[in-house]
Amino acid sequence: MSQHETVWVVDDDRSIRWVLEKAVEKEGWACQSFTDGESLLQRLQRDKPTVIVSDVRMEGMDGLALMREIHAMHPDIPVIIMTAHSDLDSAVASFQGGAFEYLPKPFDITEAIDLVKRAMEHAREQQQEIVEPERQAAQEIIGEAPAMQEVFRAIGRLSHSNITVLINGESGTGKELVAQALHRHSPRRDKPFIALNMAAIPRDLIESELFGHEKGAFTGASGQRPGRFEQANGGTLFLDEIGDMPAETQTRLLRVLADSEFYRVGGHTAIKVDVRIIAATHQNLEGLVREGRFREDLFHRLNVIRIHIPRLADRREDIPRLLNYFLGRAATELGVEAKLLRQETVEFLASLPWPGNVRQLENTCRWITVMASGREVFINDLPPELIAEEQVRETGSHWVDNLKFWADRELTQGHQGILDMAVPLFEQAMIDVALKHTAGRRRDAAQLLGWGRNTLTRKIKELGMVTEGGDDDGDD
Ligand SMILES: Nc1ncnc2c1ncn2[C@@H]1O[C@H](COP(=O)(O)OP(=O)(O)OP(=O)(O)O)[C@@H](O)[C@H]1O
Repeated sequence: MSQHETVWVVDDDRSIRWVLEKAVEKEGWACQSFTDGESLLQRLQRDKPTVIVSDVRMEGMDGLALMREIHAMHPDIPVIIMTAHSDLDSAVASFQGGAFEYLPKPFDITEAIDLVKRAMEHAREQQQEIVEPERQAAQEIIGEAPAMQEVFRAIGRLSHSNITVLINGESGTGKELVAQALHRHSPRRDKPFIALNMAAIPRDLIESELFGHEKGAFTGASGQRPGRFEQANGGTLFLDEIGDMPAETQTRLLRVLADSEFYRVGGHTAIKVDVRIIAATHQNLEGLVREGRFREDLFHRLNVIRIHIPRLADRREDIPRLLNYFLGRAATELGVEAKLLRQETVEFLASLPWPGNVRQLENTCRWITVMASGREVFINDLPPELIAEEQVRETGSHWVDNLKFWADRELTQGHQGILDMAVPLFEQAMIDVALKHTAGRRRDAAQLLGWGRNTLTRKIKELGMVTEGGDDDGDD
C-alpha cells in the first residue's frame, strides 16, 4: 500500500500508541497518534486519515463519543475500537455506533494490522452505515477466549437484524445466555423473550405449549390457553434442544415459519404472529437430518446464521475469571463473604475436563461457598468427586505419555518391532506389582491381574521371571 494510506491512533496509553505506530509504519503507511479524542478532532478539521484506531475508555471524550463526532463529519472513515477484554457492552455499543470492528485488548499486533488492512479495503469499497449507539445494560457473559470473542462479534454484527439464529454447543456452555444477549441487542429488545426447552416438556404437550389450545382440545384442557408463540409475539422465541422436537411438531413449526400464522390446538382461527426464532442444540443437526430424524427443510430454515459456543475445556483461559464471577455471585446469593481460591486451587480447577461446562463450574462455586470451611480454599476443600476424577486422570495419562515418549525415541533411533520389547516389559511390571500386593501368592495375583492362574504361571516362565514364591503357591 502507498504512503497515502494514513492511520490515526488515539489512546491515552503511551505503550499502545508506540506499538501501533511502529507496526503501522512497518507496513509502509503513515501514522499519527493522539493522546485524546479532542486533539484528534481538531486535526480532523483539516486532515483526513484512511482508518482510525481508538481506545474505548479515555480521559475526556471516550472512544464511542469520539467515533460519533468523527462519523458526523466523515461517515466514510472506518473506526476500529479497542476494548477491554470481555467487555460485551462496549463491543456491542461499538458495532451499534458504526465501528468497523472492535479489537479486544491485549491484542496480537498482526491481528491489529490485519484489521486495519481490512478496514482500508472496506473504506475503498463502500460507505459505513451510521446508527446512533444505544447502550444496553447486559447480563455479563464472561469470555476472553478467542472463540468467545467470536461469539461477541456475532452478537454485535447481528444487533440490527431479526434473522433466525442457530446456536450450537454442549449442554451448559451458555446457549441460553447468548440467545438472551441476541434478543437484548436486537430491535425487539422491548418485546418478550420466551424460552422453551424441547427436552424438558412431555412430547404430547409440546404442541399445546408452543401453539396454545382451545378449551376441551384434549383431556385436561379445561380452559383456553395461549401458547409460547403468542406470548413471544413481536419478540423472540428461544427453542432450546430443537433436535428433540417431535416430527409432527417440526412439520407444524415449518408451516408457521413459512406463513407467520398458526392455529391453536383444537382451534379454527388462524393467529398471526411476528416472532424471531433462535434455536439451540447440543446435537449434530446435520447428522439428525441424515438419519431422517430432523426435517431437512426445517434445518435449512433455522440454519441461517450459526453461532458455535465452545466447550469450557476449549477455553480454559476463561476459567479463573468465571470462578471469580460465580464465587462472588454465590456469596451474594447466600449472604456470606466470598471465598478466596488459592493459586494452586485455581490452576487445578482450570485443568479439569468440565464435562458439564459453565453450569458445572457455577454449581461447583456454590458448593465451595457452602462447604469449604475456611475463607481460603485449598485443593482438598474441593468436591471429592472432582479430586478423585483428577487423580485417575493424572496417573492414567502420565505413564501413557511416558510410554509414548519411549516409543517415539525408539522409532527415531531406527528400531523396529518395538512391541516385542515393550509388551514383555509391560507384563513383567504388572506381574511384579500384583505379586507384591499378594505377598507372592500367585493365585491371588492372577485374580488381581484378571488372568487365570495357569496363564500367570506360563507368563512367568516365558518371561524368565524369578519370583519369590517359586513355581507354586503350595496352595493346591
Ligand atoms: N460465559 C458465561 N459467563 C457467565 N455465565 C455463564 C457463561 N456461560 C454460561 N453461564 C451461566 O451458566 C449457566 C448455564 O448456561 P446456559 O443455561 O445458557 O447454558 P445452555 O448451553 O443453554 O445449557 P443447556 O443446553 O443445558 O440448557 C447459566 O447459569 C449461565 O448464566
